[in-house]
Amino acid sequence: MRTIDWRDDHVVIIDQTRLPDVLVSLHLHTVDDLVDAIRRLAVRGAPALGVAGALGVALAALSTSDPAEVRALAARVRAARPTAVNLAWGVDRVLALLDHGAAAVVAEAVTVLEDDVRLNRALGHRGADWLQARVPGPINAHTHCNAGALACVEWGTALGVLRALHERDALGHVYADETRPLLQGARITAWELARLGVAHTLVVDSAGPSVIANGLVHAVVVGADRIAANGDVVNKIGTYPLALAAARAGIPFVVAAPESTVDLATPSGAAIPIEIRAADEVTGFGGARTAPEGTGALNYAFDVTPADLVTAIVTEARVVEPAAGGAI
Ligand SMILES: CSC[C@@H](O)[C@@H](O)C(=O)COP(=O)(O)O
Repeated sequence: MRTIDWRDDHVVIIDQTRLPDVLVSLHLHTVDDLVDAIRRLAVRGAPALGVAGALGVALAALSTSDPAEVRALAARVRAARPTAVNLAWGVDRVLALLDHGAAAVVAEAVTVLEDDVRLNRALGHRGADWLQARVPGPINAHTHCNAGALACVEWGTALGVLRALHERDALGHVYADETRPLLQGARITAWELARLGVAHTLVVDSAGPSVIANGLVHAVVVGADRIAANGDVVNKIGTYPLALAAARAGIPFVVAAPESTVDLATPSGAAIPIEIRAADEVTGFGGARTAPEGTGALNYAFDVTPADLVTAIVTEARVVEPAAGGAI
């Protein structure tokens, strides 16, 4: 089952808010449905958001023949979340076909969807090659958030690298952190690793740097929501401390992402909009309050890892080594 797909005239997604308890799909027939699913993280992860953006324009083009209305609907999809540049990339790529009619728009959106599978497999194998050339196996890795099949259409980026290693019998143990506050690591990455038959252990987010300092892993492998022109990487909050720990321990910090995550129009991480989500995601969980009533919370959803801490950025097309002076 794909994370996100196009069925006849609408979008089908796995509802990630329900994992790991139940695997259910949602059928999204309108742009409103899709925007709501993106905001609630029912569909999430940068590559999946790129596909959601593309399919959102297809939904818009099928809902009206007025190009101005399609553009207004597409703008709503584009603005549903600010940080992962893939969302805007997916919308813009498909919107460029609007003058050619709705059928051309839908065809381009489906191409974006199919490309995602192929590109992520390619980058997964490239990343596995890069790691195997530097680390004698079996390779133990730490990962953060979820950059697996559920963050893409299939396969995954960071987990795609680990999955390629697993296929080659070169993967040892994977440490995944919970990824507060919405637990993408505990709920989704652990679920994916179990289904893949990968040996794994869950740790709290703040244990990640100690896992690294204690020599339990040979590399940190994560995804990205946006990579700036100078090589700064924005990813799920809590990525930066892992990069600091990896640099201190002298192990590679590897970012696996498709080229659509690279944003040459943004000079550095400081210029990337960081989503700030609702305080109640931090002050409670699952509808139950955990902090005292009235407690405020600053809920940054992402952080910036400076380029000089990034050993390698692996895409479907290339490997760039920013910490060694490599330019994007
Ligand atoms: C291949 S997914 C890369 C990133 O999008 C992922 O690591 C991440 O930060 C996802 O954040 P989320 O808030 O769950 O959409």
